[in-house]
Amino acid sequence: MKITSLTALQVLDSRGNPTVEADLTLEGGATGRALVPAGASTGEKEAVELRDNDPMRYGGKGVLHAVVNVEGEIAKALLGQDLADQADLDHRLIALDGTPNKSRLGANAILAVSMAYARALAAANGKPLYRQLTDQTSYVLPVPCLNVLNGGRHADNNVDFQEFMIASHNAPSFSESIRMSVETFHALKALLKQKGYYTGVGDEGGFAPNLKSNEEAVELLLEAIGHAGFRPGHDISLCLDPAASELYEAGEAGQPGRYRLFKSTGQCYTSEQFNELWVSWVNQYPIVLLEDGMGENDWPGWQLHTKSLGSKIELVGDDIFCTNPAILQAGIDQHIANSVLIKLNQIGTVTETLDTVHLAQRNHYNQFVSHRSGETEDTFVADLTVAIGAGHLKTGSGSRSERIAKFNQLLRIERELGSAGHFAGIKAFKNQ
Ligand SMILES: C=C(OP(=O)(O)O)C(=O)O
Ligand SMILES: [Mg+2]
Repeated sequence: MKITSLTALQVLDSRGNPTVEADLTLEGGATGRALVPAGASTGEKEAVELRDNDPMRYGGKGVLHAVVNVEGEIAKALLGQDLADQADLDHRLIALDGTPNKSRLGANAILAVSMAYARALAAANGKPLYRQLTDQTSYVLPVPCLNVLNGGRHADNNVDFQEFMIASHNAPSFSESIRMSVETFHALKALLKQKGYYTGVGDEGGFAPNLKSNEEAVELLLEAIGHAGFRPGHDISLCLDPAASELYEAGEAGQPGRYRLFKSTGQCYTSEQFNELWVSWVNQYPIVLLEDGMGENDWPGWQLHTKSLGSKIELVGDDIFCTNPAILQAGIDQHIANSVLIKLNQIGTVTETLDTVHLAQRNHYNQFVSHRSGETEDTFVADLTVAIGAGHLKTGSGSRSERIAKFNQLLRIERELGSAGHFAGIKAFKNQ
């Protein structure tokens, strides 16, 4: 379908940094708008976000060049062209950019157009976005994984690991799962207050107190689950994203690298020791999913990690795969992880994101859909999760509207689907 107008605007994300919004109109008048999120603990092989690097404006983080690219070169190449479908549009964008990582036009410019086109097609076809992405008779509603305690690069506290999530899987529906989750979030706030801990929140809306240890973060979550009236492991389990790439220091001159708990004790671990830490946590606590337990440049460590835990819980590759089908294929070949994190802006088009999803599905890898730490009010990931039947997504906590927006969209989808929507429950998690 032909695009008749394409505009872009520099808007702000949840950290107050500029990001790209695109507005697109199709012949016939259907419109689509999309906003692109941004990461902080990014994988090295992510598609490149174009930033202006003008220190006098937004500390160098402006996206006016990306905006100009949408309204200039991209619009010129696309306006009035006969576009067969989403894949046709995305392949034209990839070819126009001409680089392997979208560094010329910017993945932020390209993705904004790609997502806006998907929305406009949905509007033109009179379909909800999830149905535009995949037309099915029934859909799976995901278990929401709420990042209720933040550390690492997402918070100015002394917790080394980035994300401590709760997954309310023993629920009859998505809406009941969300209720259980936010009740636990509120119980956690009361518990932190009672212990005299700080209740301010980090980038993803989870609490960000200084704690006595990283283990205490897990113990607080388990206690809060109990206080809210639920059984840890039975009703609500834990998911972790320690974002280990941020803790990994490469070894010099062929020496093995090591992991350092740089925010708390400074303690260092070899790859084997770090894997052992996760094995002991999984034995001790009701953890059903562990993302980026090892660093993106530690493939032997990841192999060991997968051997140790890959038949017990879900091991998700985020930084190591970057939602990139070629890298995921290499990971599958080398028996790394059993699940892939799905972040649209790591790869930069809707079509390539779906390519990664299909590759994972063909190889029995789970897909865990994710927000970014710098988010917007755009709810694309909610529809994407339902469209691909991923069964679980991570976004938000119990605060911050840019995250809650995704849950609210899923509540609308749940109502709209009625009996054609089924809550995923514990089976959403690999090996459960
Ligand atoms: C959501 C994450 O953080 P960021 O967006 O900062 O990469 C993550 O690491 O999974
Ligand atoms: Mg991650």
